[in-house]
Amino acid sequence: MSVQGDGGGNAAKSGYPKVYVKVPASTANLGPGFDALGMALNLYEWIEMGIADRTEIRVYGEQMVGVPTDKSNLIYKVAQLLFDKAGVSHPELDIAMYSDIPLTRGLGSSATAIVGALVAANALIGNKLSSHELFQIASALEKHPDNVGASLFGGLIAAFWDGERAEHIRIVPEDRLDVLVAIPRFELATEKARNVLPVSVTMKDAVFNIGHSSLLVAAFCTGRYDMIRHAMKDALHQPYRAPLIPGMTDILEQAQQHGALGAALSGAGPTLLALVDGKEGRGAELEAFLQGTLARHGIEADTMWLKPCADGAVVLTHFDPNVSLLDNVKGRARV
Ligand SMILES: Nc1ncnc2c1ncn2[C@@H]1O[C@H](COP(=O)(O)OP(=O)(O)OP(=O)(O)O)[C@@H](O)[C@H]1O
Ligand SMILES: N[C@@H](CCO)C(=O)O
Repeated sequence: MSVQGDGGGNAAKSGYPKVYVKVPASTANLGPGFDALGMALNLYEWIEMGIADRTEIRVYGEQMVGVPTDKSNLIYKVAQLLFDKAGVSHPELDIAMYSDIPLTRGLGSSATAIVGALVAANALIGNKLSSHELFQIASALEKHPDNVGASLFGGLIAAFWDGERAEHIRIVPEDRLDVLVAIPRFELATEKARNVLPVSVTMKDAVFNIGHSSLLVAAFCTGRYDMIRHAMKDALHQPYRAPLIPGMTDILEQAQQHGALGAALSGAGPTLLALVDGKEGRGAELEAFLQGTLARHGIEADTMWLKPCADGAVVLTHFDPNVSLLDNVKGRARV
């Protein structure tokens, strides 16, 4: 039932179509937008899915090491959930996945997998569910709508999930916005980072975040990127998570002095994210500051320059079903 590597194994039933989906990573909790503001990033996971006689799950790429290749795999389980909701039965699936998104680092890998599985399974059965219905299912699974909304719809998402219903509005950031991420070389599971949060917060902190979050959304809507420096502050999760990420407090306090519009913990961490106006041209200084600060605290990290991704999960029609997903992604598809 499992293969890891370059194999092109395929147990899909002949005559049944395969679908291919490309899903962007995301950063959640953008600044003050805890559980509410997410942004899609141009770092991706690709998923291949087909109906089969027996289940086979293939994972490709170094980011997928350790991901289960049996029916406990998240993508398999989410696909089955979608089939149940749609009233159809396809218990055996042929699935392959390749991802450039590091797991458990705060770049939304679990949301990407959930959204990718929903979009692929839905496409396999003729898109019986609407994207709004997929958003409801994804939000209920992830328990917050910001990562899943960004991966599903793309752009910057302002959203809520009240336990029963999720709603969102998508904003597309301007081209000049660059995103620098520093990805520490250690994992931090969302569950662990959530367990350090308080059960209740003060009215003062709640008001602080409402004001800053409102200003941040307004800044994006109006192109007032100068306001990001005032808006990117949080009192609801970052202070509590700081002890889990040595160097984080210095980065959040000083990134603006090194050319960032603002900085934040990405998702539940440990990745740190800085928003940059590409026109300002101080990227090298900021990158050195992030790396140097983490190194001073004994943290090895990889930096990456990303862009907001305007598109959410998309079904690809140009992949060749006769070659492996890896070859399709790497552009090595044979004719
Ligand atoms: N393609 C995938 N297939 C199966 N499971 C996956 C896949 N991608 C992620 N996962 C699961 O999701 C877990 C990571 O989820 P977690 O919420 O802890 O971190 P994250 O989503 O990367 O970060 P954050 O939610 O803070 O942005 C992995 O350990 C793995 O179990
Ligand atoms: N909003 C979530 C993002 C991680 O999935 C959290 O911070 O716990």
